[in-house]
Amino acid sequence: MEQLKQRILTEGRVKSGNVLKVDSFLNHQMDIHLFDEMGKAFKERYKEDEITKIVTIEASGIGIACIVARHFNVPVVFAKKSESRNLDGDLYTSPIYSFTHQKEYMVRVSKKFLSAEDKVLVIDDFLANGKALIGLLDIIKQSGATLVGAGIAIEKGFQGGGDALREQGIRIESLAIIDEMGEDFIKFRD
Ligand SMILES: O=P(O)(O)OC[C@H]1O[C@H](OP(=O)(O)OP(=O)(O)O)[C@H](O)[C@@H]1O
Ligand SMILES: O=c1[nH]c(=O)c2nc[nH]c2[nH]1
Repeated sequence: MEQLKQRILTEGRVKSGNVLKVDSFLNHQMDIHLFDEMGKAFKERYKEDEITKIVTIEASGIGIACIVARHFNVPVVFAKKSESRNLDGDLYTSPIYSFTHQKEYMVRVSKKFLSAEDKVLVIDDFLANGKALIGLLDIIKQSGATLVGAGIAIEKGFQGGGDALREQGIRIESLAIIDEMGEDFIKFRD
């Protein structure tokens, strides 16, 4: 998606540890007009698939998922990273190692909100090593729902998580795939 790539080039900053900082428009301050364009792009790619639910993971996936969901007119369910008195009943759980927090979370989704009747699209802001996506796929599998695929804003292709999952037959649509990046350059996959 050209508009997203331009924003990455003009506002993105490459930090140590393979971190791309895009907090001015993606995951701290959020550009809702850009998110709306992403929603259109994902809808175009998944328009034949009769999605019934969008699944994401807190925190950074939630904003994008909500605006994307407007284009599919379906609810968003997000996997929670912490225990809460507000989270009751039976849960699907899966361990996920967080890329930026550098720790493992047992993430949870209430069984009330995901079932075998659902056709699920996973939405997230980043795909790097694939840990978040693998954990969400595990939860979707536990629920018996059908996984249609994933929609990712920025995939850091050089970390390999996306391609490993594609090799397993998972459909992943990423709007910008970075194959290489350094302090003063970012190279996108064609
Ligand atoms: O493919 P991976 O290596 O799993 O990386 C991708 C994940 O990393 C980020 O979450 P993170 O937990 O780092 O931060 P957040 O709390 O801001 O969502 C991002 O939002 C994705 O969920
Ligand atoms: O802001 C972010 N930058 C990144 O490079 C990244 N990788 C996973 N999750 C990420 N979030």
